[in-house]
Amino acid sequence: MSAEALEAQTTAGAEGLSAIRARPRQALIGFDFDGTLSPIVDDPAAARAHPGVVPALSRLAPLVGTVAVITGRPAATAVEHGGFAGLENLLVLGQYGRERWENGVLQVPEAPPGVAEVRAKLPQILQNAPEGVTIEDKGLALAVHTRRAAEPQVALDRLRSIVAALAERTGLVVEPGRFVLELRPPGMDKGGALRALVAERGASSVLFAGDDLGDLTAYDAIDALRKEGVPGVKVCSSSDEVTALAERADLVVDGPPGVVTVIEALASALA
Ligand SMILES: O=P(O)(O)OC[C@H]1O[C@H](O[C@H]2O[C@H](CO)[C@@H](O)[C@H](O)[C@H]2O)[C@H](O)[C@@H](O)[C@@H]1O
Repeated sequence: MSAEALEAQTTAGAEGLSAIRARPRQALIGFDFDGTLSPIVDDPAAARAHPGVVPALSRLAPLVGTVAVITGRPAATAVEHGGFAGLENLLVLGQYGRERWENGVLQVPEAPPGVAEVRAKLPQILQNAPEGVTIEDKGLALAVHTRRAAEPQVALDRLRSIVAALAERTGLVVEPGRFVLELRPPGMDKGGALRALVAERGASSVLFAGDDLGDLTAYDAIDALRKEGVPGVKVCSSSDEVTALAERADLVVDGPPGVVTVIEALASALA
């Protein structure tokens, strides 16, 4: 595997990679799921990890302190769609850090009452939404998807204020993403989840790879950790749909196949 796959485009990113290589057993390597480990598909239920992900993570996980998937999906869904069940030294933080799967044990908190209210009201509220708009019920949250509408962006823009008003009434927040508006409980995000995991594991370096707006808080966390003396690397799984991460990343790769290349290169460098 070529070393170029591990060449950061920023000085801070290069320092992060050096720190991971110097003390891999104290490194935390985190990944988003959809759009990063799993290619984007029209139907969320049909999403599966890129075929190279599990073999690559199987090589990397024994070499580093922690490998974590930090996702907006329910943890159990990510484990199933990712094929992660047999992987050692990999944990999954689902629903932006509210759920945790580790060593086959799943922890899921109770949903706040607003979630049940949204579940009850959303179908009626969306009855005049464009054809192809769908609801994904994730237990602790509900997502409104527009990817399968004839004009996904138009449908998304049309629904923004309706979804925001419902979130306001029910004590939830709106998490926007790639042709999706998610209604979820406030108080936790990927940045908080990443920081908490760094502290829990005593990690001395961190890498996080993401593709979507919900991953920006993890980038914020890496920026803050750097200021506190913990080197970090921000990897962007790029797409035409979201450009905000590429602008802030230390290493930009071409979607999930590019992320697999980074995982393989990291495993080769640390072996
Ligand atoms: O944090 P993530 O792992 O990136 O999860 C974010 C959302 O991903 C999923 O939606 C996205 O992927 C779908 C499958 O490829 C795609 O159809 C959809 O347009 C994308 O927005 C998932 O369905 C959501 O629940 C997650 O919040």
